[in-house]
Amino acid sequence: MKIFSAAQLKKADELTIKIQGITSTQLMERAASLVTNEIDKRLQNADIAIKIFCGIGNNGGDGLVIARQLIEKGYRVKVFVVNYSDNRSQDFLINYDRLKETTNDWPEYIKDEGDFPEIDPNDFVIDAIFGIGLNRPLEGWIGELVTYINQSKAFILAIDMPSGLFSDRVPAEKDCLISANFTLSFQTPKLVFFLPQTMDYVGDLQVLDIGLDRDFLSSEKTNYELINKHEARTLYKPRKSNSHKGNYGHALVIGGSYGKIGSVLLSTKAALRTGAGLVSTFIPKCGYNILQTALPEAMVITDKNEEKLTNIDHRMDPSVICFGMGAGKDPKTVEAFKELLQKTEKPMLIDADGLNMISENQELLEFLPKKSLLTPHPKELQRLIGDWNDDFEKIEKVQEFTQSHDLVLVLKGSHTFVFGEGHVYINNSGNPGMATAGSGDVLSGIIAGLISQQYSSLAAAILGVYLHGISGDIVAENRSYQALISGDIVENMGAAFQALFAD
Ligand SMILES: NC(=O)C1=CN([C@@H]2O[C@H](COP(=O)(O)OP(=O)(O)OC[C@H]3O[C@@H](n4cnc5c(N)ncnc54)[C@H](O)[C@@H]3O)[C@@H](O)[C@H]2O)[C@@H](O)CC1
Ligand SMILES: [K+]
Repeated sequence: MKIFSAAQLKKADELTIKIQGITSTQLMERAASLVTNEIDKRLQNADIAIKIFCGIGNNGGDGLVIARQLIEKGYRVKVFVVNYSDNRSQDFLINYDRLKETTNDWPEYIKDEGDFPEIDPNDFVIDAIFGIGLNRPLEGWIGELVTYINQSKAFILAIDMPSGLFSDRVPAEKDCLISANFTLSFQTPKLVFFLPQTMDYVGDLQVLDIGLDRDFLSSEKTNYELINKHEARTLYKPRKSNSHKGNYGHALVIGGSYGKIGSVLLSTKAALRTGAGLVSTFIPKCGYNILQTALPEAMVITDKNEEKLTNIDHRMDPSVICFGMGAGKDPKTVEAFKELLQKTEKPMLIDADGLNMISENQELLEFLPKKSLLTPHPKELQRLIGDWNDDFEKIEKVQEFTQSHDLVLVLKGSHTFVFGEGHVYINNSGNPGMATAGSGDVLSGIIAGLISQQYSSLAAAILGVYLHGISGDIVAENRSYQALISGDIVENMGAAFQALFAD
């Protein structure tokens, strides 16, 4: 699903009105009734006090329509107009009059702290104060109102966006914003819903298709895309019945050191479970028995050194090399890595200590084969490209870095971001249980397994990250977040593939 900017959404809005021959008031009615239906579906006519805080722009207009529709359905609704200016939007005014025709319980105006209403923890609060039109921080009593609403402990549903959250920048630490339990957003999600600094304000997210012009939505260019099942499924390559293991490539996993052979084992297993035709490992001698015993499906070649990698003389022609897990950073290993980079032409996947070696020896960057993949977590990224001021600057820096070196970069996090060819793909699968030892090693193996089956680096990264997340979700459902271990993610790869095609 494409992620658009506020300006693009405004454009979509205007175009839709023109092409569909409707008024903006009708579009607002359509959008708001989708919200009303969602609320009605969940509340099931429960006798709950619903308090709707409406701004005076179109987000507030949405709030007024929702109020009218809920009242018509018999709900107990109280509307508060957050009167921060006299500049009311046209659709606000129209819907204000319509609301007054529906109920005798007219909206109350909030003009300063003295007007703040009582909010009970059992109330259902709807935040329709600001949406994508917010262009400066909430100041004075509006900021205090937002803090007051948050402190009420009532359930907060944000319309389109939590008020105070900008669509194109990160708020300052002192800024006030609604911390929603649930956000119902119109047409497309907003980028800030997925950034580590702002995602917590959104709560659970649902995007409502308000029927904006299809042609515009599909032809309008954006650098950001959210990856759900639909997008992942389009990347999947089915297997031909007339095929053999040679059709699915050969992944070579290189890494490990004394005490860290498990990481190579996890990656190797993951590459096999993802469908690589053949998987080999190159490890220090101490890992030989471990690998051969735990995973008879893999071939094992060893370094001359017992405990670390010193000379990676693999003499193979693998489809992809996955390097770095558990490798350590011994100077001899760095030297061996450099030689490996110099003699490898196909894209490589570099993870963990491989990334740290590059960070500490930046000259290695120039030897990286084109379209190679780096899979850092935020700390590893920071060591690689330096610090950033906020998430937007981070995205910009990673874009610059990946484009100047012709790389694909997988930035791991609760929403993993894949950067490649100037685009950013935001993964929407996975769960907090996956923050566990070895989860990254499994991801590397999955991506390598896909590359070996002739997926491009970028497609392998996007699909691999998605499948990894889905597998984790399947485990968490059966085992809880706490009990999830990374080996489980490997074991459930089969179910993850099946889930791609289950409705
Ligand atoms: N596709 C769309 O774009 C649709 C938009 N709709 C609603 O319209 C919203 C956007 O409406 P608006 O553009 O009127 O904007 P908002 O209602 O978000 O904000 C209202 C106005 O407040 C002013 N303002 C911004 N920051 C302020 C601050 N800190 N203090 C005081 N005033 C401030 C701005 O001039 C802004 O235009 C969306 O979020 C959505 O809820 C829906 O009605 C359906 C269709
Ligand atoms: K809002």
